[in-house]
Amino acid sequence: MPPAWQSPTQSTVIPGASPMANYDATQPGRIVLESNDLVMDYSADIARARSEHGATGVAAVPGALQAGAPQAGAPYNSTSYNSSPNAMPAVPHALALNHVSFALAAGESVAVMGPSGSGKTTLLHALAGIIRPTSGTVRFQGNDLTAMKDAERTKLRRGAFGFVFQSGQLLPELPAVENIALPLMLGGLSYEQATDRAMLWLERLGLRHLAAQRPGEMSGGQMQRIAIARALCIEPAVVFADEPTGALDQTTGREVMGILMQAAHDCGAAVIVVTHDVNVAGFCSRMVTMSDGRLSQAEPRRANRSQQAAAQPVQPTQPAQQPTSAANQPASALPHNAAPTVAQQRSMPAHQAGTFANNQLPAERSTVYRPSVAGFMAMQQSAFSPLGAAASTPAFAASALSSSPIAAATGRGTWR
Ligand SMILES: Nc1ncnc2c1ncn2[C@@H]1O[C@H](COP(=O)(O)OP(=O)(O)OP(=O)(O)O)[C@@H](O)[C@H]1O
Repeated sequence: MPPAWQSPTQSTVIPGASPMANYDATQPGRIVLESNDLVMDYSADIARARSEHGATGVAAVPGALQAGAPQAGAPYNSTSYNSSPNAMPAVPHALALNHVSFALAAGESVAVMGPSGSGKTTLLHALAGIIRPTSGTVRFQGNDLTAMKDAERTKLRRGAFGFVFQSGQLLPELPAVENIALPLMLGGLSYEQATDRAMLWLERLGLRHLAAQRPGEMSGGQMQRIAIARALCIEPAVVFADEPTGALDQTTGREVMGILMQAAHDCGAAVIVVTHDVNVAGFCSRMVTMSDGRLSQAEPRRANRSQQAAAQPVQPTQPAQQPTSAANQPASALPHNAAPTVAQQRSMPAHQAGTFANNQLPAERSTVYRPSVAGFMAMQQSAFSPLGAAASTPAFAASALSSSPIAAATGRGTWR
């Protein structure tokens, strides 16, 4: 039987789980994600790493960071270190998360605001299972993320969570269609299935014209739109967005937020947005504030901007290209290096977009184009990687792209 989170559209009954865990995740108002008494003490994390490697320093907190070992009964205290002969004296220090409890309802949108360093990103990462908190629990559809093994959490993230960060989340070597397809391939779809679905999402968001573009050939707003398509194409239960408009101007930021909220609304996904921008927070139905690792809840907003956004169809960012006589030719009639028109792209199999993307590159760029395994691995191994460590191996990289028409059709872009 698949884990409960793999079938979010069905009623979930978990034997032996608390009554709260047994619910239909799609029913509005039902809690889909909740944290209870979360503590994140990075000093304890560092101390644990030191003690595991035999170094001296601050002694680790017993039980901290162990899977399934929240501090039952005894509240976590940042000064409650065990002393050892080699340990530095324990000193009080700030907790990045200081006993934070939070609940997110299915389909709800919440903005997390607060000053720099107050713990917003730490909260987002703990809720998404990217980091394991020092103590406390995070439950997604009744399943305790803090008790899961890393591989289980990675699988859950890939199947149930979408991520939009401020920047840097797209792989620079891949055209947009393949960037969007990547999480789908990690989820088990073939290259053709994944790119076909990616193209549908590009179409849906009015971004078809970007299919063959690589991140370096896009504006910041276009990259964020592709990142949104990538986050939503798995139809996640929750979208985590960390400063999604932080690198954009106000107008573009508003457009990007409109697209994000509408796409999430259409999927029935709940959204958590970390932001400093009150305009961005205004798109959410609820706002909470972090301050020194503590969370304060605010009243629900009167106007639900996600519903407003959903009521207005997203406009394509560029007008559709006028058909021309060349546009009506089949793709096979194109000269070798000719770029396909939008109309031609629409009539060709989706996965050919990658092939044509490469053919569009000037010859001198094509010959120097080599995806960097090192760069790919660094990105995927990052703590911010939603895709997890499995995506970091050269074996994965090779298998993910071995059937790529970029490599097959041109012999270029292969991994080395
Ligand atoms: N990996 C880490 N190791 C040690 N301390 C960390 C780590 N990540 C964050 N911190 C600390 O935890 C606290 C909260 O950081 P966090 O990034 O969650 O804040 P934030 O509210 O998101 O800040 P900003 O708005 O500037 O992004 C800060 O004091 C920060 O220095």
